[in-house]
Amino acid sequence: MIEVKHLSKRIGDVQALDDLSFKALNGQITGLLGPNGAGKTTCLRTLFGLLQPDDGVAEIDGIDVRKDPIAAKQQLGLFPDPFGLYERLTPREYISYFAELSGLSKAQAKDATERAIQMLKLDDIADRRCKGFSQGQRMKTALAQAIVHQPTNVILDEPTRGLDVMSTRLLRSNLQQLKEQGHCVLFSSHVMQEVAALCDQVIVMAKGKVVAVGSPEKLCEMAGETSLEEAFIKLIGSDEGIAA
Ligand SMILES: Nc1ncnc2c1ncn2[C@@H]1O[C@H](COP(=O)(O)OP(=O)(O)OP(=O)(O)O)[C@@H](O)[C@H]1O
Repeated sequence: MIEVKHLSKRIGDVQALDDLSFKALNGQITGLLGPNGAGKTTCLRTLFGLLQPDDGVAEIDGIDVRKDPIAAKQQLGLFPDPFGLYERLTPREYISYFAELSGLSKAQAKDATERAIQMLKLDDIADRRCKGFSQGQRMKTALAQAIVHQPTNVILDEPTRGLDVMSTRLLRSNLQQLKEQGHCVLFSSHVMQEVAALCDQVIVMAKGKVVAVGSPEKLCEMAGETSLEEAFIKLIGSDEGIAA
């Protein structure tokens, strides 16, 4: 489970997070939905311990990220930009490298890597260098790296950005699989269709604050609209920075 409580973060002149609180539960896909500049990336970076909040607490399975970053990160997988893989490594080398970075021994990392390769059906490309990989192959390698240490929680910042339709579909089905296995999946997006298709719970954010929380259906009901896009615009009071 991921929980943020009263998070605030000022960056320069901007109040990027403003008393932000929400929970993302295990066995659910939670979407952080907000227009450009809403604070989604800042929130996810804070959860991963890459940014220190000015105020408030970020917890992974009840562990305060600021107080015990190593223990928190052991229960957290971060989906990296699939376009930034190390080209000279094979997926097996790449995944195993991150498994060891997460604290596993060499032998444990080897087993964990094999398990991730099986889960994401990477066998046929596991020993080829990443250079020249298709988008789908990159995406699967990146996701395998995020889950190799079997974290309860996985966070993804705009995971489908730049992916083609096939890779996007593949990623969606992988996220569904993680949910079915009981993981807590939290991802940021401003793509309405994606959020409507995937999420059990949507946290609508604007200007660093939570504006509304609920299932896509519930948000439509709250706003008195039939489409999530219309509901979202009504809830945040603007249509700036939204993708359909
Ligand atoms: N390093 C930085 N320097 C200056 N301002 C920043 C920095 N990082 C974030 N901000 C500001 O903080 C606010 C929140 O940014 P953030 O990237 O978290 O939004 P976002 O919801 O992820 O947006 P997007 O959908 O466009 O990626 C924005 O106004 C942004 O300009």
